[in-house]
Order: sequence, then structure tokens, then C-alpha cells
Amino acid sequence: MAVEKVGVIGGGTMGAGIAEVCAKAGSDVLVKETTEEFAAAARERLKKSIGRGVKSGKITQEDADAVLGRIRVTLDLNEFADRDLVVEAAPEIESLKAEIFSELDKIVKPEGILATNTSSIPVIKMAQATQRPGKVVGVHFFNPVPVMPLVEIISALTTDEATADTVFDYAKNTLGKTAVRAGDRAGFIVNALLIPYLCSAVRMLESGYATKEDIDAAMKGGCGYPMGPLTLIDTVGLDITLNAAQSLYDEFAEPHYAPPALLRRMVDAGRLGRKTGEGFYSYSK
Ligand SMILES: CC(=O)CC(=O)SCCNC(=O)CCNC(=O)[C@H](O)C(C)(C)COP(=O)(O)OP(=O)(O)OC[C@H]1O[C@@H](n2cnc3c(N)ncnc32)[C@H](O)[C@@H]1OP(=O)(O)O
Ligand SMILES: NC(=O)C1=CN([C@@H]2O[C@H](COP(=O)(O)OP(=O)(O)OC[C@H]3O[C@@H](n4cnc5c(N)ncnc54)[C@H](OP(=O)(O)O)[C@@H]3O)[C@@H](O)[C@H]2O)C=CC1
Repeated sequence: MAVEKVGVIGGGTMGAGIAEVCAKAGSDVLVKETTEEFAAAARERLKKSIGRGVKSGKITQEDADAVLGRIRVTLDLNEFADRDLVVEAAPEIESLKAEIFSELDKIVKPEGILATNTSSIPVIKMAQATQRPGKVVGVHFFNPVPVMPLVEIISALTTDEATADTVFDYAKNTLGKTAVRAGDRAGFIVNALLIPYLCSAVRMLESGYATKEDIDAAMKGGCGYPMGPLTLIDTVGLDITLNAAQSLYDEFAEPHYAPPALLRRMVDAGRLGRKTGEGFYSYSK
């Protein structure tokens, strides 16, 4: 099946990025938001990100306008009926995602593929919320989506081979991403390796062993990482990092996956990183 019409659930950090790369590749994109205020914020996020390319000369103003013209933000899920592929990028809460998949299943045409961008929740949980588990698959993008080349394609035990092949082909050949396949366990490939490293950095800070600036400078200068771990958590979102760590801990019960107390307290305090203006560092919004 050719993917031409794409739906994206959630116009936040990831949803907006996914909408952008799909529209840049020529797809017709519909984004679902929850309120008019958040829909306006999603439109602004898209405009700003696509505008970056104009400023750096990667894309003309005319092309940027055409890309924006292929994206529509709506509050009405019923409009998703004709989508070939829907990518869910709502908050990392299992019950919320299951509810969204159950709703989508009733609305999207029977041959439509329902994908989740979850960081760490096993895909089978979303597949089981639908009557079409063969058409549910994980399509995990990386932040910032327009810049990071990787997409992990995750087959649940119930995912049809043809479904995984279709999204693999779309990610690789239409979006031009590096696509890899992974089995359905919490964290997939990247987060199973990345999240324990990020949690270790928080534990090191929490123990008072080193300052946040020194931890970040050490990993950038010593290992060549583009961002230090605490800056990266601020970019990913402390809530997303916490939920990913919790999913990994629920799956494997290994201590290095356990979310550090400091991470929990900062999420309790609403310090979610760049998106709220305050995380390990402060950001002007
Ligand atoms: C949690 C999960 O489930 C999975 C995850 O996503 S884990 C997180 C994975 N992501 C990472 O590890 C990101 C690590 N960081 C980086 O790679 C880099 O710091 C970065 C690409 C984000 C920024 O790079 P930088 O060199 O510091 O900044 P900058 O010079 O501003 O940007 C480099 C290019 O990327 C573009 N860019 C940066 N951020 C962007 C964004 N949010 N949207 C669009 N483009 C962006 C810039 O426009 C710039 O492009 P040009 O050269 O054409 O101008
Ligand atoms: N941040 C990251 O680095 C990465 C995140 N992910 C995954 O992507 C997903 C989204 O994360 P991220 O973009 O960071 O989160 P954000 O909080 O930035 O965005 C989530 C978006 O979903 C919207 N939303 C909430 N409830 C619903 C609903 N019922 N229906 C439709 N939209 C809804 C939110 O809108 P509102 O404000 O109205 O609540 C918000 O715009 C998560 O599963 C996360 O694990 C994957 C890779 C990397």
C-alpha cells in the first residue's frame, strides 16, 4: 500500500517534527490537537521549525509555504478516516495511548496503518487496544525529528510483515531516514542503551559528585557527544525520560533502569526541560 495521506496524533515536540518531515516528503498531513490553544501552538511550532530551513538557505520561502500548505491541524479525530498511516505522538502514558488507539481503530479505514512513536512502551499494548493488531506497528523517530536520521521500526508479536515493510519503506525511501528494525521490548534499541546513561548522569549530579556543567562538558569533550546528558534530558523532556526509565524498569526490573529520585521530584515540580523553560538549566521561551 502506498502511503500518501498521513495523520499525526499530537502536535508537540515530536508530533510537529514528524508532520514536518512527512510534509517535506510530499505527503498530505493532518495533525490532531486537543484544544484550539494547543492547535495554535502546534501551528506556531511548525512555522518556526520550517522557517529555520529558510533562514539557513536549505529551503526557499516558496517551498516552505508549500510544505506548510500540506499540513492541517484539527481538533476532530473523525477527519482521520481516510489516512493511510497514522503516527501517534501523544504523551508517554500507556492508558492514554491505548484509548487513542481504540478511538482511531473505530475511525480510520480498515486498511489504514496505526503506528506509535512511543519511546519505550511495548507496541503490543497499543495493538491490543484495537481490532486490527496486524496493522499496528512502532515507528520511533528521534528528537529533533528534522535533524536526526534514525527511525526504529518495531514489530509487535501481532504485527503483519506487510505492515512493517510498508512503514520501513516509507521511512527509508520516502522520508530518506535510516531505518532499523527492532523487536517489541521496552526501550527498543536506542533507549535501552541511552536511558540508563541519562539516569546515571542524574544520579551523579544528585550525589554531589560533580556539577551539571562539568558532567555535560566532560561527556561532550571526552566522548564527542553533541550534547551533555543533562542538556539532552532537557531537550528530550524530563517527563519523557522519567516515563521511559519507568517502562524499562517495569520490563526488566534491573536497578540501572530505576528512575532517580531527583528526576521524579523535578517532574513533580513541573520542570520538564526546554518545553517548560526550566529543567536542569533555564531557557528563555
Ligand atoms: C527519547 C527518545 O525516545 C529518543 C530520542 O529522541 S533521544 C534524543 C536523540 N537526540 C540527540 O541525541 C540529539 C543530540 N544533539 C544533537 O545532535 C545536536 O546538538 C543538535 C542537532 C540537536 C543541534 O546541533 P548544534 O550543532 O548544537 O546546533 P545548531 O548548529 O543550531 O543545529 C545544527 C543544525 O540542525 C538544525 N536544527 C537544530 N535543532 C533543530 C530543530 N529543533 N528543528 C529543526 N532543525 C534543527 C539547525 O537548523 C542546524 O541546521 P543548519 O546547519 O542547516 O543551520
Ligand atoms: N521528546 C523526545 O525526545 C521523544 C519523545 N518520543 C515519544 O513521542 C511521544 C510524544 O512526546 P513529545 O512530543 O516529546 O511530547 P509533548 O508533550 O511535546 O507532546 C505531546 C502532544 O500530544 C498532545 N496530546 C495530549 N493528549 C492528547 C490526545 N488525547 N490526543 C491528541 N493529542 C494529545 C499534547 O497536547 P496538549 O498540550 O493539548 O496536552 C502535545 O501537543 C511520546 O510517546 C514520547 O515518548 C519519542 C522520541 C523522542
